[in-house]
Amino acid sequence: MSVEIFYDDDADLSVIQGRKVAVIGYGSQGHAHALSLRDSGVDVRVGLPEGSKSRPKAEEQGLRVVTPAEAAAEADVIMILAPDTAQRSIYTESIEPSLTEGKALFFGHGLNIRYELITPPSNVDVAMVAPKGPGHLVRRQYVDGKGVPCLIAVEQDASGGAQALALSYAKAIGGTRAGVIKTTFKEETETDLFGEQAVLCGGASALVQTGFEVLTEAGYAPEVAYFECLHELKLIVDLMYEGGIARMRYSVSDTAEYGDYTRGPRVINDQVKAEMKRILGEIQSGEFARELVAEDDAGRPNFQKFREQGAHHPIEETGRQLRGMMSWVDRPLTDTA
Ligand SMILES: NC(=O)C1=CN([C@@H]2O[C@H](COP(=O)(O)OP(=O)(O)OC[C@H]3O[C@@H](n4cnc5c(N)ncnc54)[C@H](OP(=O)(O)O)[C@@H]3O)[C@@H](O)[C@H]2O)C=CC1
Ligand SMILES: CC[C@](O)(C(C)=O)C(=O)O
Ligand SMILES: [Mg+2]
Ligand SMILES: [Mg+2]
Repeated sequence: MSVEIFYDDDADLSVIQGRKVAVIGYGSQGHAHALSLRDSGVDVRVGLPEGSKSRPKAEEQGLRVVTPAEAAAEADVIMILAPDTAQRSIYTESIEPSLTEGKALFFGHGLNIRYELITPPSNVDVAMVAPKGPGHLVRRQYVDGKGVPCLIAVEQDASGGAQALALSYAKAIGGTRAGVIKTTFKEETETDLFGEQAVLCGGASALVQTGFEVLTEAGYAPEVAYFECLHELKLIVDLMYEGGIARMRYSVSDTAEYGDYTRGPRVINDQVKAEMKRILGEIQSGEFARELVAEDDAGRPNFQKFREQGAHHPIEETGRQLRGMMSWVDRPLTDTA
């Protein structure tokens, strides 16, 4: 199966420059999209509730901020970049009333459409521009003249121009500099959730914390364990990012490479693969989405507890002290670049 990949020459920036865009939310993705759209010559306004903590930040950064309902009424492309769990009520209260024929509703992730938490009218375009990276790096890469790859998808093409519009939007935030792949809401949602749960966030965090625990419980210095299991991981992943696993294996010692082949599969073994398949099954069946929505509706009691536990893991204190000695590492996630 081959995919369609689009680059800068395949996208026409003037399409999005000819529209009025509302970015709802000014967090990780919202600030990156709004600032880069503006810097790409797009007429953009940010939609935030009156008491939102993000309002001063967006205004200081030179953006016009109105309420989500005002932004949605003014604009003809509405990109929802508030937390996934908040999107249903934002849609019902602030977007749906002014979502008239000819407008476009955009998403940065497909969860609310895939699990039918939002059902837009059939006379509007519904599309997605989903960066494959954290929002602060989406902005940093754009400012540096680079880009984070994006996925685009079209759920409804009422205008006949939804794909060109999504590609144009992706170009305005730097996505087509790196490559934009055409997919579906279903594929983006299921692979994104799987990736963040099993590999990128859940899998990687658990691997790092468990490696740190094994070394420190065996009496090794936490500082040594931190460098070994967390700090160096970035340097190893940088090599994978640049040239695949093969380049990493070329650069490490033969000793490390032999240990990789013989010990890696004992850590990530058939049991882990079976668990990954169960996790994918929960995503495909909608079980995970139902759990997420119920957790949010209940006021996030477990989420808060997990956050606390994670923040108090001994690796965090060790890391804080060590990073304090490396000024070039502790680079704040600013909201401008
Ligand atoms: N984080 C990421 O890097 C990625 C996220 N995505 C997707 O992008 C979307 C946004 O995610 P993310 O950037 O993490 O979101 P954030 O959690 O960073 O969004 C927080 C922002 O949303 C605002 N907000 C909260 N509630 C409302 C509301 N009712 N109305 C308007 N604004 C509101 C917050 O305002 P306040 O400051 O007042 O709380 C804040 O500005 C999601 O669909 C996510 O899956 C996709 C790829 C990567
Ligand atoms: C990996 C997490 C992510 O999917 C992302 C940054 O792409 C997210 O939802 O934040
Ligand atoms: Mg993602
Ligand atoms: Mg995600």
